[in-house]
Amino acid sequence: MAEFPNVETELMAKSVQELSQKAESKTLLENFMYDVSDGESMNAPVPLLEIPVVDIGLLSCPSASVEEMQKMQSALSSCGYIQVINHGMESSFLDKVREVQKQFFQLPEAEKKIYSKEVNGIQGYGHDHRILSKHASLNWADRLFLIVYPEHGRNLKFWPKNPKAFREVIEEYTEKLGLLTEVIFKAMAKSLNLEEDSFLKQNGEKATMSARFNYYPPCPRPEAVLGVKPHQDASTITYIVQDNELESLQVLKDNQWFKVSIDPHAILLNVGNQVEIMSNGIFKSPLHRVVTNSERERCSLAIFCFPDPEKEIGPVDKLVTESNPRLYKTIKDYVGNHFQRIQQAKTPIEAAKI
Ligand SMILES: O=C(O)CCC(=O)C(=O)O
Ligand SMILES: [Fe+2]
Repeated sequence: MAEFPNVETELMAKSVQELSQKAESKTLLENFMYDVSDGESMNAPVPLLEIPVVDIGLLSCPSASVEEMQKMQSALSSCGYIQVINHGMESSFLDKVREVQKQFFQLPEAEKKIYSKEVNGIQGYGHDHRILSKHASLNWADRLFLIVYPEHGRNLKFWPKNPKAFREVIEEYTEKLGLLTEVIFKAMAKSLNLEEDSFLKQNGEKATMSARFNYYPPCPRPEAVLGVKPHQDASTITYIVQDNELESLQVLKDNQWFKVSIDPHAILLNVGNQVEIMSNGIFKSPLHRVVTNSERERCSLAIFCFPDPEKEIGPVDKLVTESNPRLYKTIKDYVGNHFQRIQQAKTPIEAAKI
């Protein structure tokens, strides 16, 4: 009897990393091929977008730098990305974050599978299955998904014990990001001439953070397969620690794909759907994707910030004016209803529009 009765079972049982070692299997690979009608090649060269570097130290003092504030405002209103520096973490610490992630994905498959997601669970190790459409192509990525904040939301059974430093490093990283988030939310509000707690109030006391550790194995068909298909994040904001060398993350701006520039000392930040809603569309939540590479693997760590699921979010009153009418409805638990929304509209944020 064959080990796997059909392709679907094999896809479910194996990691993308394991599948990448069976690259000759055309039927397996077909499940990852991205359907493009215009024949676009996924790994065609695209121009580089230099993401504006924002010094958070200049935003957090009472006499915040107007220039820095404007720089942040204008970047978040156009490409939706900033590179955050002076974030209170040493570069050597960010290297540790990269290192524990890499070490986890280098473990033998059997050890990683100890942390496998459970059926219908969201936390744990695994890759995408076909939840939405039988025909949708799959992302070329293995992932470890963990709720990292608040502490009582953590389920430690999914937290790797190997490498030993994993938990300590990720806990410290999360704690530092919590402090940074407060500063950033205040600065975002001030940059729009709002009371500094305008966004924080909506975020609520019970805001949460989730971590998605992405691992992209080398891919035999980079022209046809994406690491992550084009999407916007459902978060308020997302922090990314990405690979130091591979410029695989791309953003759509003015209808054209650009490579997102890398700054190894910075933390990359992008606007998610929920800050776009709170800002009544002033801050843009960018459409982004990740391309694959035939020779090299890549890791990235995305931390998604979410508001208290019990709290309603919507455009801040002061941003709704005669010349800027209200664009979005008031909504609750945007993430909980995310998948439902994907099915309702072209993109989840479309369904939140008035
Ligand atoms: O790999 C990256 O750089 C970005 C990943 C991403 O967009 C995501 O996990 O939502
Ligand atoms: Fe994303």
